[in-house]
Amino acid sequence: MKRVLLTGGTGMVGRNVAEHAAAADYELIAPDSRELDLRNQSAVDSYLLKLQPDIVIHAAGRVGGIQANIREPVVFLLDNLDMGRNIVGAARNAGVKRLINLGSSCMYPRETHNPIPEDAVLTGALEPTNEGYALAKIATARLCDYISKESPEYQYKTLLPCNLFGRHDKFDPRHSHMVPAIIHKLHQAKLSDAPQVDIWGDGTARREFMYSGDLADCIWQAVDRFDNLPSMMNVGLGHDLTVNEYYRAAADVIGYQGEFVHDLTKPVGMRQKMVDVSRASAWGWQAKTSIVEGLRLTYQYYIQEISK
Ligand SMILES: NC(=O)C1=CN([C@@H]2O[C@H](COP(=O)(O)OP(=O)(O)OC[C@H]3O[C@@H](n4cnc5c(N)ncnc54)[C@H](OP(=O)(O)O)[C@@H]3O)[C@@H](O)[C@H]2O)C=CC1
Ligand SMILES: C[C@H]1O[C@H](OP(=O)(O)OP(=O)(O)OC[C@H]2O[C@@H](n3cnc4c(=O)[nH]c(N)nc43)[C@H](O)[C@@H]2O)[C@@H](O)[C@@H](O)C1=O
Repeated sequence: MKRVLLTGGTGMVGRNVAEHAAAADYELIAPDSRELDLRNQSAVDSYLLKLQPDIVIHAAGRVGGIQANIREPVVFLLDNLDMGRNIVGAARNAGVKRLINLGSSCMYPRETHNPIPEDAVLTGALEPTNEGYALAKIATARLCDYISKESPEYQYKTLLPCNLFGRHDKFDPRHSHMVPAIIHKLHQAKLSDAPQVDIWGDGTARREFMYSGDLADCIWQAVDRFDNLPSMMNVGLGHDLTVNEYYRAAADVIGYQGEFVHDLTKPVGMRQKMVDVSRASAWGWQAKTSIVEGLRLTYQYYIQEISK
C-alpha cells in the first residue's frame, strides 16, 4: 500500500482529502502542526527521512480571505515560504520522488486575460491585497519546477486551485473567504431577523468558488494518475459569478429574505480571477459539484458543526 504524507490534514482541503473514499486505498499519514511544525526545517528534514513516504501532498498553508491577507502580509509571506521550502527541500533530501504542491489562483497577475492559463504566472504585477501570500506560493511552485527539471527522477508538480469553499472551511469573518463569510452572515441575519446584510464593495467583482470536495477528488486522481499529470495544472469550475450573485444564491439556500447594502469602504481585490481549466479537462478531470449544490452542502455542515 502506498504511503502518502499529507500536510495540512486539519485544514479544509486536508480534511476533504482525508474524508474522500480514495483515502482508504493508501496509508495516509497526516501530522498536525503540533506534531510537525513545517516552519521548523530540521524537524521536517528528520520527519521525512524517517517516514520515507511514496508521495507528499502539500496542503498546509497560512490561508485566509482578503482582509486577513491585508492585515498580515509578513506572516502570510514568511509562513508559506518557510513551509513550502522546508517540505519540498526535505522531500528531495529524503529521496521522495513524487510531490503534489498546492498553489493558488492568487499567483496570477492582477490584470490578465480571463480565463487565466497556467503560463500566466509571473507575467504581470500581483494583486496587492494578497501579494505576500502569492509570492510564497510562486516561490514554492518554481522550486518544485526547478527540482523536477534538474533531476527528472524527481517529479514535483503544482495544482493551482481557484477559490474554494466547503465542509471544514473557516467561518470566522476575521479570517474567512467570501463564501463562508456569506453563509455565516446570512444565517446570523436570518436568526436575528436583521433587515439587511452588508456586501463588501459594489458586488460586481467576479469569483470562481469551487466546492472543496471536488478538489479532494482531483488530488486523489492526481495521486493515482501521477505520471501523466501536467507539472502545473489549474483546478476550477470554468465559470464564475459576481459577488452579488453569490449573495443571492446563498440567500435562496439559507432562506434569508432581507436586503443587501454595499459597503464601498471594504477591499475588493482582483476584478476577476477565473482559471483556464482546459489542461485539466484534457487530462480527464472536471468538477462535478455545482455552486448551488456546494452552498447547500456547506450550509448543512455549518448548521450541524458550526452554529450549534
Ligand atoms: N481556501 C481557499 O480558498 C484556497 C486554498 N488554497 C490552498 O490550499 C491549501 C489548503 O488551504 P485550506 O485548507 O483552505 O487552509 P486551512 O487554513 O483550512 O488549513 C491550513 C492547514 O495548514 C496547516 N498549517 C498551518 N501552519 C502550519 C505549520 N506551521 N505547520 C504545519 N501545518 C500548518 C494548518 O494546521 P493547524 O490548523 O494545526 O494550524 C491546517 O491544517 C493551501 O496551500 C492554500 O494555499 C488554494 C486556493 C484557494
Ligand atoms: C483564495 C484566494 O483568494 C483570496 O483573495 P479573494 O478572492 O479576494 O478573497 P475573498 O474570498 O476574501 O474575497 C473575494 C471577494 O468577495 C468580496 N466579499 C464580499 N463580501 C465579503 C465578505 O463578507 N467577506 C469576504 N472575505 N469577502 C467578501 C471581497 O470584497 C472580494 O471582492 C486570497 O485572500 C487568498 O486566500 C487566495 O488564495
